[in-house]
Amino acid sequence: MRKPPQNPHDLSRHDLPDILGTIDEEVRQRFGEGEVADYIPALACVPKERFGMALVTLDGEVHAVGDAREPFSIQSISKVHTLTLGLEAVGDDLWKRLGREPSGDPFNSLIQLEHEKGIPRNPFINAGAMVVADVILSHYDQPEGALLHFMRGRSGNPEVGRDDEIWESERRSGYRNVALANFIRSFDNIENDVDAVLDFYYLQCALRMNCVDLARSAQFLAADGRCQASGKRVTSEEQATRINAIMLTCGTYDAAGDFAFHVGLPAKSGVGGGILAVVPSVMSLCVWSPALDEKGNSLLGGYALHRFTRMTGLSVF
Ligand SMILES: NC(=O)CC[C@H](N)C(=O)O
Repeated sequence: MRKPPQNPHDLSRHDLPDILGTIDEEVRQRFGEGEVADYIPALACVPKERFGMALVTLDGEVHAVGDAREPFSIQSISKVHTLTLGLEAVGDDLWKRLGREPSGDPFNSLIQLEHEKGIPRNPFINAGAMVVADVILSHYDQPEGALLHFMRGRSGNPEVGRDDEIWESERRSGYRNVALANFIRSFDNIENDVDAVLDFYYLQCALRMNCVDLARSAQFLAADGRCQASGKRVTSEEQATRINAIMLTCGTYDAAGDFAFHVGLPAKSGVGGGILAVVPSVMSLCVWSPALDEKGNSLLGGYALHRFTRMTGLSVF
């Protein structure tokens, strides 16, 4: 008789520590591949040979391997958290100023903005995150405090804060971001002072967190918008579903198709080498390895997530 199909969501089936251990070994054999981001000078100094991976199940069990507790620059991963704050602030009105389509272009591209009249394609490219930052600046009395409070609360780590060196480095070298913000302002899709929007944007990018912090910070996305530990609602079920959808289609920039093909999870990458991912109704996870592929996603982080979904059957497809 044929065995009934196994339910991949039944975590007791998986030996998670063994799976993470195998992935860690495989990844370490490939150290050296990829290049660290050097367009932000302070990021160029991060050693390549690091790999960490952490996952948090819905009941709060944490599994971690390698350098999962070493803090790194979260960069664009923060776009998930600011999108959540922006949606909490203005709800669906956010979509009057922002699209929800993959851009198919690099994360810092200016090209579509001219034809599309300053409406960024999605919240996960730099232009889109700047519009979200503008919404947050208009809505919260203390926007920086609100962001830090959210990150510390969601991760459970009161020490989450700004890496001053990265922040300064990006402020000094962010010519492309200055151009993007001014260009959007010229279409009246930024309301606040451009420098204030950029400072907030650089702050969110310069936050230092580790894989465990980040996996915890996205637990509400795996749990229909609720914080599992406190039972408190972070966002509505509908918004959590939508944020996951945008992560799947836009979270890895012009590699989103390839990422769905190889990994099959909602995910958001950052040029610091982190990738945050969600298995809806099962777990949130984060990988980190600083060397990137040509699209700006962590090369070995992407490989680790690919191996993880293949070994566990936990892709959404
Ligand atoms: N993809 C990223 O992580 C980009 C974020 C980076 N701070 C930038 O603005 O260029």
